[in-house]
Amino acid sequence: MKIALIGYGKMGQAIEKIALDRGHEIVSIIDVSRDDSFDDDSFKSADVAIEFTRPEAAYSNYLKCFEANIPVVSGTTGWLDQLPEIEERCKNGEQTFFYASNFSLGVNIFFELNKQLARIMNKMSEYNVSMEEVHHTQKLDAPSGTAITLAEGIIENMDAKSNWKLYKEENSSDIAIKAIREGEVPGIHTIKYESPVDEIIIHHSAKSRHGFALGAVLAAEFAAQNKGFLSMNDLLNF
Ligand SMILES: NC(=O)C1=CN([C@@H]2O[C@H](COP(=O)(O)OP(=O)(O)OC[C@H]3O[C@@H](n4cnc5c(N)ncnc54)[C@H](OP(=O)(O)O)[C@@H]3O)[C@@H](O)[C@H]2O)C=CC1
Ligand SMILES: O=C(O)C1=N[C@H](C(=O)O)C[C@H](O)C1
Repeated sequence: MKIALIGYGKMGQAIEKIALDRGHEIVSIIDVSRDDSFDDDSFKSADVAIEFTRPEAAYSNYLKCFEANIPVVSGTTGWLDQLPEIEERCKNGEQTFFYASNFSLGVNIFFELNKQLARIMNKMSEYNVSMEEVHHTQKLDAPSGTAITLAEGIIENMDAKSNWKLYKEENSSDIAIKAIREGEVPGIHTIKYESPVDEIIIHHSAKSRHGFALGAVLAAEFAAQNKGFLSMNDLLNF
């Protein structure tokens, strides 16, 4: 499969290694620090583009892929205000777009566990739910895309919760998400239910970026064969 990489930072480089190991070809690398462009024939020859850049760059990159009719796998977080427009462009399989706030298999299992726990806790009014995410200091967005997906999973399943917010103070009816930036942490997400007598905690910690990058390449293989707006639920059949 011919892959175009858009963004050649920490994730772009991790994805390149795994894609090559799986027998794919990288035909174009578009990044601030490189000369390849969306106008090149090499970019237009790609079967799929994988985009990991920064929140404010992502949407216009997706449109450039759509102009060339190239399916996009998107890992960039922090741009979701524009998601409805992308979904619209994918109606009737006109364009193909695969988005995940987190491509790792472990986190996607954790997403399901989170929803199941929220369903159980729905009737347990003595417990208050809160969340913490920890990432490396270069991360631009807060809270993480993964934390937002986790909060949405709780909101879907708990009648008492309808919003999330970045943690500032205790005693809010919203789900408070504390975002911590330290060192080189690849990504840690923790959900805590606390009552006056105990705590229930579920926790996912990534040991490296390998799981995110492998999931993105698997998603690219899937997006090259399927049409429309795609997600990890389509890939994993959860
Ligand atoms: N969904 C998932 O599983 C995961 C998502 N992410 C998300 O992916 C994104 C990228 O993460 P990461 O690789 O760690 O970030 P990095 O900063 O390491 O890499 C991003 C790269 O994109 C480049 N870039 C910036 N603007 C553009 C543009 N307009 N076109 C092309 N390239 C551009 C940057 O250049 P420069 O440095 O010069 O700006 C940089 O080289 C983040 O939003 C992060 O949250 C990360 C891990 C997993
Ligand atoms: O920026 C990162 O590094 C990560 N971003 C994603 C997010 O915002 O959830 C996924 C992962 O946690 C790493």
